[in-house]
Amino acid sequence: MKTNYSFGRDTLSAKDVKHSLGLSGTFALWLGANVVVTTILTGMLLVPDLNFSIAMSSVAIGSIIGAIPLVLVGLMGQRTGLPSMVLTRRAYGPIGSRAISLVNMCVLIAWSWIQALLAGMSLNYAIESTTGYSNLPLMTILCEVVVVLIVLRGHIGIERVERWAALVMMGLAALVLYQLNKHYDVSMLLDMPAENRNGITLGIAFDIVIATAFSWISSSADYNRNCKSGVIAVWGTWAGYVLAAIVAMGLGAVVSGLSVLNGMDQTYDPTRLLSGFGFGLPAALVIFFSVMTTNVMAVYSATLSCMNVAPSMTFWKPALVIGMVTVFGALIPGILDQFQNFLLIIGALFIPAFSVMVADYYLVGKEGYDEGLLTATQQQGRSTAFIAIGSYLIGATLAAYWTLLDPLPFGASLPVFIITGALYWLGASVLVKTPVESYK
Ligand SMILES: Nc1ccnc(=O)[nH]1
Repeated sequence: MKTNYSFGRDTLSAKDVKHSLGLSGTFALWLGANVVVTTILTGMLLVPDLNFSIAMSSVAIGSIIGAIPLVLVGLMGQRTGLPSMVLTRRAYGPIGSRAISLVNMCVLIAWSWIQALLAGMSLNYAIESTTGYSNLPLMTILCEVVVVLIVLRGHIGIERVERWAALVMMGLAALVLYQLNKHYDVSMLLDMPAENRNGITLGIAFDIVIATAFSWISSSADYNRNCKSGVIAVWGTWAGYVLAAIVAMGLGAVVSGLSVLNGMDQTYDPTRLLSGFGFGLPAALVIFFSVMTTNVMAVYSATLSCMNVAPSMTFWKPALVIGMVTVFGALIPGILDQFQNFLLIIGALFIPAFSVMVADYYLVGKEGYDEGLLTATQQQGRSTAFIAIGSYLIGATLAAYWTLLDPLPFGASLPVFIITGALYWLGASVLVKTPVESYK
């Protein structure tokens, strides 16, 4: 069959990893990832339910802590050269890993739908305000087609785009903040009273801030396996992620707070809000770029997840099929209304899943984390799959209980992460007697 060389030829194998990402590239990638309209929306949910300074403190503290597991899984990718979903094969075995990969693929596609729709709204606004022409479905499809074209070029294409797009976006975000501050008294936000609108308590706020960081874990090794060194993977990711969370959630919190102070409706469309202040165009562009940089990462990771389920696939085929699904799925009506529930559900699903994986590699042992994972039909290293799946189920149940039935004052994310990891570690240390070959 004819191979088209303009397509990326990314594989799951560590042998094909080129270590193309230096510190600035890694930083730009994670900044570009997390400065995105959905993270801005998360910031909007926090104010006015919480006082502005409390909201921003929970963003900073939650992101600094939440990024730690993200960094740890990214470092596993850098050290092994393997993508995130391949790494799950060690603790969960090949079948458990397939199940996780399918869920991950669906979640990434859902992110992409939500974000493509919001990007479409922004592009539509930008075009309508300059030319008068409006066509939301067309703009949504156009945005996602650009995303798919970038993804088809593989991780090298993504890394190239992220660098300049992250720069443009930060410039535009600074402009939007500058304009906001010029036209409104932003310091009034500090004295604004808290008011319950979205049912957000401090615990829930902390939870969704941490869940946002965790939501990236399932992709972190996919990109960080290309980092030049472990130090770059750790610091580039951590700094880029945390700065992005503060900028994006901060932007959302400011916009939401100002809209309340000025008696406007809170809306899910930040462009509409900002256009109420008279500068929707730069805001629309921030949103547009933010989605481009994030959706390429979501669609690329969904492709690698799919390849982990069916490893014989050539990269461009799942990329194209998933791309088409993300182009048209964005047109499903009503998806935005489910956003807050979606955040809580992925928190409950993913936090215990990756807690097990982090405990397995960093506490139980590095044995089995190698290229053999790609071909082994049985679990490599210790046979821990049943303990992994058991701990996961307990963790997910606790997460659901503490999220839906009996919310904890400090949120479910952290306790679930710690309890699940500890259960797995205990189980694997006590119950599994495989002789330990230390990995050095
Ligand atoms: N984990 C993610 C957070 C926000 N957007 C995404 O596409 N993915």
